[in-house]
Amino acid sequence: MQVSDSLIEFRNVDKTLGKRKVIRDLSFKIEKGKIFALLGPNGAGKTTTIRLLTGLLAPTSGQIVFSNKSNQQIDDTFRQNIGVQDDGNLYDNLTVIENLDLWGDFYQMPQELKHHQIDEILRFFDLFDRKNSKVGQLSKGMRQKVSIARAVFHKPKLLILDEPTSGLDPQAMDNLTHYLKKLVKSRNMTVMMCTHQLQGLEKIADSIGILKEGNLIQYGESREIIEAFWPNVVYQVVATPIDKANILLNKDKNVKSVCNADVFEVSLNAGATIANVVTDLVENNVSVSMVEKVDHTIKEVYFETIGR
Ligand SMILES: Nc1ncnc2c1ncn2[C@@H]1O[C@H](COP(=O)(O)OP(=O)(O)OP(=O)(O)O)[C@@H](O)[C@H]1O
Repeated sequence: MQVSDSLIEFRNVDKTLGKRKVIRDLSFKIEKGKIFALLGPNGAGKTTTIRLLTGLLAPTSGQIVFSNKSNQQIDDTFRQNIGVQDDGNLYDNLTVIENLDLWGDFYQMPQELKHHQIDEILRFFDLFDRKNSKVGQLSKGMRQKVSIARAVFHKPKLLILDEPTSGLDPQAMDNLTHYLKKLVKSRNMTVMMCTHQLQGLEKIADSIGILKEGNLIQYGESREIIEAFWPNVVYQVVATPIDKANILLNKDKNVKSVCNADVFEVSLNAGATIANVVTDLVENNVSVSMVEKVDHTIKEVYFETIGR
């Protein structure tokens, strides 16, 4: 992966817990202003990686450095620049604004700046009208927004999310994703997230890593990984008469086609374009009623990598 300007770099990090090596020779970079998703089955080492990053655990060997310019070891000063989303960090009996206020004091923010930034983040997340509601009375989706607001209102450079969409209904999930992307864009914030929610992840994560038993077995930009798995562009095409379409769709060595339940799956390599394929069909009196690109996903990459 081409990484031009990284914020965080893991260099050959090992971690042994008890007698088990749970992280093995882990190396990756997270680019500034991008979203990196760390995936993997239960027990793969995702939470351990987050704990190494936040300093709750120290590497057994290897280094975690901040920014490729300074190569500065992660230390307490840098940790001021990390926001960690965890809805377990919210106090249910306090209101939204009281929660944020308390955390501002933990961050030792000057009072005026704290009030200004709390106000700003409540408006950003459309939570201003609920600022006096007790957190325990909020819906799960709203609570997740408060926990992210809590993690970012002091303007950290890096936001860490552990299962941010877990337990959310599809609408709340979409809503949260929208705010997350808006936040990254407006603040050029860097995000590292661990998630089991793979649906649509390629639209959220710029890059991904897949951990299995502590080993990083897949790593790179989402788009590049998908293209490496499926280099050919694939379209679904409905064309009749089928027999004639079948002959035409298999005459060019740059086009491969299989017909399943009256739908052709047409795979094109670099020498072919869908426009030329469709023109050829139509000029030979084949009627084309549907042409749809098949988009591969990170979810498919995950199952190809980990196995089903
Ligand atoms: N304190 C500990 N002592 C020994 N082993 C531990 C300890 N904490 C975690 N582990 C082991 O480390 C491995 C990685 O755990 P980790 O919690 O990082 O996985 P994870 O990928 O976050 O899993 P999940 O998706 O279930 O949250 C697991 O095998 C776990 O049993």
